[in-house]
Amino acid sequence: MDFTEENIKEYNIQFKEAQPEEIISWAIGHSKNAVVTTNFRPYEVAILNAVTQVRKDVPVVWCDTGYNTPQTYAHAEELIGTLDLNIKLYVPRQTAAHRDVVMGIPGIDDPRHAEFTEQVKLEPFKRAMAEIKPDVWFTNLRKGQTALRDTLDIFSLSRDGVLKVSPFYHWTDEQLDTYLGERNLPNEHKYFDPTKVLENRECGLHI
Ligand SMILES: Nc1ncnc2c1ncn2[C@@H]1O[C@H](COP(=O)(O)OS(=O)(=O)O)[C@@H](OP(=O)(O)O)[C@H]1O
Repeated sequence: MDFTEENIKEYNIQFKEAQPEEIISWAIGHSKNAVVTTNFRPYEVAILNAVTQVRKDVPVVWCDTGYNTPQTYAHAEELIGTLDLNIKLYVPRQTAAHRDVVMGIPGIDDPRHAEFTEQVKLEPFKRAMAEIKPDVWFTNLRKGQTALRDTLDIFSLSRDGVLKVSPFYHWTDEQLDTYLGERNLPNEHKYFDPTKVLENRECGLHI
C-alpha cells in the first residue's frame, strides 16, 4: 500500500485513541515487510512485546554500538530469550578496542564526534535497513522526548518513504509503567548511548 502525507494525516486522527495492538495489527496487515528496531533502552520492552504479540517472527534490528552498559546487555539477552525475538544483530565495522586507541569516545563538541556516530550507529543502521528493505518500521518514539519527535505522530513517513509506526506515541512513562506492570515485563534504566550526551539529543536516524 502507498502511504502519503495526506492519508497518514487521516490515519493519525483515526488511530489517536486506538490501543497499540490495534495499530500494530493494522500496520502489519498493510505491510509486506515490517521491521522493529531497538537499542534496548528503557521502555523498549513495550514495543518489542506488543509487536511480537501480533506477529512473532517480525525481524528485530539491534545495532549494538559496543558501548552498552552491562545492565543493557543482560536486559537484551533476557528479552531476546523470553520474547523469542527474531533478532538481527548489526555491529560496527571497527571494534571498540580499535576505536578506543584512535579516538576514544569524542565529546559532542569534538570534530570527531560525527565520524564516531557514523561508525557506531548510522552506518550499521543504514546497512540493516538496506538489507532488510522494510516498508513498515515500528519504533517506540513518544511525544515529549525531543523537539523533532514532537513534530511526528503515531504514523509518519521516513525520508525514503518507509511508514514509521510508533504505537505508544501518546503514552507517558507512567502509563508505560502500568502497561509493563500488568504484563510482568522487565524494564532497565541503566542505559548509555555514546552518541548522545544529553537524553534529548537527536543523532540523525530520524532526520
Ligand atoms: N542502536 C540501535 N539499534 C537499532 N535501532 C536503533 C538503535 N538506536 C536507535 N534505534 C532506533 O531508532 C529510533 C530512534 O533512535 P535515536 O533516538 O537514537 O535516533 S534519533 O536521535 O532520534 O535520530 C529508536 O527509537 P526508540 O524505539 O524510541 O528507541 C530505535 O527504534
